[in-house]
Amino acid sequence: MMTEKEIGAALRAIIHPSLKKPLIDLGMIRDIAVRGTEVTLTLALKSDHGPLKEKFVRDIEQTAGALADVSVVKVNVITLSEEELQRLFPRVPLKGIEKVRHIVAVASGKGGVGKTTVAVNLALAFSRNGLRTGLLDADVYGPSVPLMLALPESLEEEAGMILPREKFGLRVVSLGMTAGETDAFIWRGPLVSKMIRHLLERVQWGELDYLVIDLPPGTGDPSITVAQAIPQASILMVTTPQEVSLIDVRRSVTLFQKHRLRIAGLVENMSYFRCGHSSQPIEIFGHGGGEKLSRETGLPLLGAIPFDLELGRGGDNGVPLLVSAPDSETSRVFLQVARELDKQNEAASR
Ligand SMILES: Nc1ncnc2c1ncn2[C@@H]1O[C@H](COP(=O)(O)OP(=O)(O)OP(=O)(O)O)[C@@H](O)[C@H]1O
Repeated sequence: MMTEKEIGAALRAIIHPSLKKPLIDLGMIRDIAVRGTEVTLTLALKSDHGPLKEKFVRDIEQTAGALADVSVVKVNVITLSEEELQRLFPRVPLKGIEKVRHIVAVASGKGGVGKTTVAVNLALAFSRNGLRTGLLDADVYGPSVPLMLALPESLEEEAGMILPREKFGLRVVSLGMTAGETDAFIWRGPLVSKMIRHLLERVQWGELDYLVIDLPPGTGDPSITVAQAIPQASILMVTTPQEVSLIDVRRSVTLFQKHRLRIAGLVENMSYFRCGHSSQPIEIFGHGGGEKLSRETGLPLLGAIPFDLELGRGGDNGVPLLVSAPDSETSRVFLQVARELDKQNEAASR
């Protein structure tokens, strides 16, 4: 009968492709046990459904299975703990965002719920609260920040670094300004990730208290890929009160959590409408969706933004509500959400 030590020695042949060391030396193969001709062991990976999983399992089965006296190889796949991940894959800060204190990525379960409107006005709210703020529009499907802030769709460079556009006190870069650089918007997973890292690395963001990122909508690859390119970001989920929107947000929350991304909380957009004839708000899209989701997921509901025609208009005419009417009821919600997020982030970084 083979011993655990002998099996371990044979498995040293399996090398991690990027870390260039045997999996067993990295502690990623562990708990080897031999019972008769059966070998069981644990394989600990970054994620239990990543691209390397199948390859490693196959390599282990083939290597151990080829040994004399071994007829069955059972591999139990688990994910590495937070500490192990940090030790094996330390997160290197990207050069362009070294001096950025906090990153908030705005996400949604589906398109059209007002994610970009929230990202733009939230960035302006941070700025109005006295914080130096940048805005990165990473919505690969339809970067609309240049339109919302009436900015040119091109970038300027100085000494090999991209200069953000300055508008209303914000430093802004949008994928919509990079069309010339990338020829066409064919955004597949790896390209999205590369482009976002490129923008974080090569943009001269300078010293910022906040960088707000407008993520692509939905539960698909792009939103996860973008969020993963910036692991230090906390995510703000935007929903509307209807059940159809909640279903997608639930899916997004699960997905972000699976990828170990921190979700700061939820905001409910188009929550209610004040018609001017009555002091009672009208809940056009139903009642309590955000609260229900907050109870279910344990995520805080950080604000309820009304359906506000001025807010919508600001999206079209290049002057957002936080600039045209900073003291309005809707603007005050954004200012409050920004304060809550800042409180949370400051507490987390202490
Ligand atoms: N609270 C609101 N009141 C009135 N209009 C709003 C509100 N929020 C968003 N809108 C309007 O709804 C439309 C969609 O908003 P926005 O582009 O921000 O959504 P989105 O979720 O970013 O969409 P996508 O992700 O599909 O690009 C815009 O015309 C915007 O002005």
